[in-house]
Amino acid sequence: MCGILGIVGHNDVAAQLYDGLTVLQHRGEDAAGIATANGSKLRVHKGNGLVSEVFDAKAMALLEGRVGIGHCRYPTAGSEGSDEAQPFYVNSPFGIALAHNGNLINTDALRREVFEQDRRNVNTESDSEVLLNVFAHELDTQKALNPEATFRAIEGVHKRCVGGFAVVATVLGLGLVAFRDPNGIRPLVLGKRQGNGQDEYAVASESVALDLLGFERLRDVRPGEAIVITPRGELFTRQCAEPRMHTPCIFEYVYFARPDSMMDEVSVHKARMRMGQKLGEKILRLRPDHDIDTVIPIPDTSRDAALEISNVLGVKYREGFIKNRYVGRTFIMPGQGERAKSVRRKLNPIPLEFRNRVVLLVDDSIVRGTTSKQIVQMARDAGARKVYLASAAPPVRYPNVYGIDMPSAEELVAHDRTDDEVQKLLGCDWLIYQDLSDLEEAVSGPKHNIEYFDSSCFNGEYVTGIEPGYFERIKQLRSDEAKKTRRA
Ligand SMILES: O=P(O)(O)OC[C@H]1O[C@H](OP(=O)(O)OP(=O)(O)O)[C@H](O)[C@@H]1O
Ligand SMILES: NC(=O)CC[C@H](N)C(=O)O
Ligand SMILES: [Mg+2]
Repeated sequence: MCGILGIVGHNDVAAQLYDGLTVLQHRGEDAAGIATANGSKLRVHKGNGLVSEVFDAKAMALLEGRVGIGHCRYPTAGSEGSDEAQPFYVNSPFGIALAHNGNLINTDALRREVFEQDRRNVNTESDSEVLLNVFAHELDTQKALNPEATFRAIEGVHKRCVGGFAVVATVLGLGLVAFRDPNGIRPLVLGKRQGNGQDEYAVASESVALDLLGFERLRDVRPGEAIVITPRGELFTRQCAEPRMHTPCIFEYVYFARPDSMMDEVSVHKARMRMGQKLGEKILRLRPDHDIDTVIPIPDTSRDAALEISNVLGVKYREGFIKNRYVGRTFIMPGQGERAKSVRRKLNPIPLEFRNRVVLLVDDSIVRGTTSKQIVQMARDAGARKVYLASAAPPVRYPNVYGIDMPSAEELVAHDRTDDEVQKLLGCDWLIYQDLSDLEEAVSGPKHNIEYFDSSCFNGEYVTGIEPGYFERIKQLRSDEAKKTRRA
């Protein structure tokens, strides 16, 4: 679930892109990059690591220009190598750099098409490089370089690319370009501010980046909409794909996004609180005479939900696990070995919050079960009398193909298992999951801001349709086993 950011300012934007990427860091910790456009020069600096590791003063000084884009990566296609860090660059037509959050599901066919029909070379296994080459080809077929021609090119991209995608690009001689997939699966938000008497704009995966940089959040980019912003601060927008059902990814609200972001007019923080309320009510319905002494969150993401569960149950909320802030998010790490080791390094119990108590541990989601299995054991070792586990999301049973790296159903602890079987596997005394209808209501909120969701990892329904054999193929390419073999 990468983070993307694009800015058009009245002076150099690299430092602001850097700052913005630091608050999108939770969306991808594997690689980072920035591209800036300055007159006839497009400069790109990228590499593996956190934003703070990839850039030094020398690299920043070279990133001149008032138009720029940034990216932090969590791979869902290709490898974790530095050659697949983003933004990607092509020199023709004009010089384009592009950064992408999401995942294309027709990459193989597109790759062939790009080579055979468009006569373009894609040098990596990245779907994003394929997407860039499709855009470049479509722009090349236009007679002029202006917003109108760019929108026609993006119409062409929508006709060819299938999947989840939010994109920022900079085209030399044009400015900043941004667009979102026709179902609005991946998020993208637009902001504006004044700088030196000029309108300045930014587009970002999450509104928290706009807040930090002093941009006012104008609105979300609409599904299928495209935006062009010239270096002078002129904004052009156009619907470039047939309207389809708007189905934002529900997992953004469960886990990916920061709680201080607004996405598609929904506060992530409030959505998580409502998840907690609903789950608390379900616990009371199923066990009105429960014996829970304490509610304990599994930090970080489950805190909002856990606090509300404790309020609904009328039971104490306690921080029982201390998180080592120098260890990254485990779920977005590329390999299972690394993920498993990191949980213990990351979380350590405070024994007095467990000794002789019946504890309800709360997590936002249980995906591979890596975290919860170890946490349950840690709670027992710390002296808990009974360990219950609540998940603010329903069982994750199906692969995600739109930008979350869950390619193989067999790796999901709840795939093909009953709740009882999962409970046994995780070793807890009671396991309780949120119902999907409750989760969807919790995110949609009292104003019903979102009607439909991409909830595919919970219900196996894929809004774009999936070609036969696709799941088998991504499993072969991207399962933990396949990644291990590739690295060896
Ligand atoms: O069942 P699993 O495969 O372990 O995946 C789910 C866990 O991973 C995530 O935590 P993560 O450590 O990535 O980030 P967080 O600190 O934001 O909670 C998520 O919040 C769950 O705790
Ligand atoms: N998580 C993402 O958005 C990934 C973007 C792209 N598919 C990549 O692997 O680089
Ligand atoms: Mg977590």
